[in-house]
Amino acid sequence: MYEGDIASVLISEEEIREKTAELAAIIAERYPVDAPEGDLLLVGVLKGAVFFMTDLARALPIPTQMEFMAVSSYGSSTSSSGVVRILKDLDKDIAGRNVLIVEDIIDSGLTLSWLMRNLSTRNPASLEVVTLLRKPDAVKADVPVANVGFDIPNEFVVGYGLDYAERYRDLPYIGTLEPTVYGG
Ligand SMILES: O=P(O)(O)OC[C@H]1O[C@H](OP(=O)(O)OP(=O)(O)O)[C@H](O)[C@@H]1O
Ligand code: HPA
Ligand SMILES: [Mg+2]
Repeated sequence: MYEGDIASVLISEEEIREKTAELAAIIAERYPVDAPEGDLLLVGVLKGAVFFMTDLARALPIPTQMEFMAVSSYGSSTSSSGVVRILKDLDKDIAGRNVLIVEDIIDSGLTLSWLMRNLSTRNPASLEVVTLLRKPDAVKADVPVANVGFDIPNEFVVGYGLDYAERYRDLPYIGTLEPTVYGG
C-alpha cells in the first residue's frame, strides 16, 4: 500500500501494540473500577486519535465511555495555523467526570493547550491527557501531559490515524514520507 510514498518506518505495529498495553496498565491504576465519578470518560480528538483510542479502550482493564471532539488546526497543511476551531463539540456534559483526553500526537502543543483550557472550564472532576506521540516543540506550549507513548524527532509523520492531506491514516505503523509526496 502507498508504494514508494513511505521513506521509513519510525514505529512498528508491534511497538505501538506493546506501548498501548503499557500505557493502559499505568492509566488503569489511577482510576478505580467503581469510582464515584462514574466510568472513565475518554475524549478523543478527531480524526487522528481514533485508531489509538479504540485500541487503548480495548487494552484498558477498566470500563470506559467515549466522547469525541473535532477541532481544526492543521487543515491540509503540514504545520499548525495556530487557530483552533471547534468543528464538533462533545455530546455530553463532563462536569464531575474523570476525563482523559486521548491524542495521537502533540506537535506544537497548540491544539492540546487550547483543549485543556476549554474542557477545564466545564468542571470535570479530573482532566488528564494520554498521547501516543510527542514532538520536541510541544514543550514550548507547557502543557502537562501525564502519559506519553513515544517522544519522536521533529519530522512530519503519517499512519495509525495520522494523515497528510487526509491520506495514510490507515497504515498500521508510523512512518515518514518521501519528499516527493509533498511535491518536492
Ligand atoms: O500539537 P499541535 O501542533 O496542535 O498538533 C496536534 C494536532 O494536529 C493533528 O490534528 P489535525 O488538525 O491534523 O486533525 P486530524 O486529526 O483530523 O488530522 C493531531 O491529530 C493533533 O490533534
Ligand atoms: O507529524 C504530523 N503528522 C500528521 N499530522 C500531524 N499533526 C501534527 N503533527 C503531525
Ligand atoms: Mg491531520
